[in-house]
Amino acid sequence: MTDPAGPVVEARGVDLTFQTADGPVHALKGVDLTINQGDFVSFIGPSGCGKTTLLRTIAALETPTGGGLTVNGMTPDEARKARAYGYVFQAPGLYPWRTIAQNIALPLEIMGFSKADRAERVQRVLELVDLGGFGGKYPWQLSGGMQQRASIARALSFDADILLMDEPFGALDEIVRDRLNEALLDLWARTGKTIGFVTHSIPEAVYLSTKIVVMSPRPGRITKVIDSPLPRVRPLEIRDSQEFIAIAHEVREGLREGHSYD
Ligand SMILES: Nc1ncnc2c1ncn2[C@@H]1O[C@H](COP(=O)(O)OP(=O)(O)OP(=O)(O)O)[C@@H](O)[C@H]1O
Repeated sequence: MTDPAGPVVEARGVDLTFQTADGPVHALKGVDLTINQGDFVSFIGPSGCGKTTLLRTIAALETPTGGGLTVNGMTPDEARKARAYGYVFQAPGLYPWRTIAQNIALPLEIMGFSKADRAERVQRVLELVDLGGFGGKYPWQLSGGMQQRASIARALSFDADILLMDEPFGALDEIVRDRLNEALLDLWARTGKTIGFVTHSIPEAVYLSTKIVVMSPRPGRITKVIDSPLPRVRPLEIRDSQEFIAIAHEVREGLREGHSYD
């Protein structure tokens, strides 16, 4: 078990260079980062600054070419084998010929959970994302927001401590996104997961996070880490508060300092 407030992810001087036909691409340079148990960490920055690469590196889907990275005190690959991560992609990626329940059960089947255990887990995570009555539906019978909730349920089904989410709500309209942001905070409060979340949206990053990691491209690096003073329980209206606006301003300044949106 991890120490309740101890570090879950520790990155020290992480470098990652992709070798491509057009030469090397320095996707991450000198990344230092600590993510503690129960943190909600957002990664924000312009296209190509390495947000996805950093998330994939934590999840052992990419291997750093330099520096050190541990997850729960293990290598990312060991942590993956210990089922430390659930990963949510931008697209829900549900198989259309499987029901929602069967989609959620798929990783559990691959991991060898018994049929009874799978059924219990599927029902529990469906309720956690407020889709209790929808297990028998097919993905195409659900709205985009519901499909994305189903993909979050799939990532939660095997009780990973860490939920890594790569722009999960990027393709949804703002009203649905607001609702899912609220639901995600609620889920985070109820489960105590540690969450890493990639976004392009300043308000989304500020609303959700305890820690906002601002990144800059060429080479991809962290330019600023902002620890949010906002309380953990956040109604949507908090976005109109002076405190919220001040943090959003700080993020925007961080992006500007990295020459991101100029
Ligand atoms: N498998 C790969 N092979 C070669 N280059 C890659 C690979 N994956 C990413 N890159 C390059 O690494 C850099 C960082 O990419 P990454 O996708 O991490 O950025 P990002 O900040 O997530 O961008 P976006 O916001 O557009 O998703 C980019 O220049 C990208 O082209």
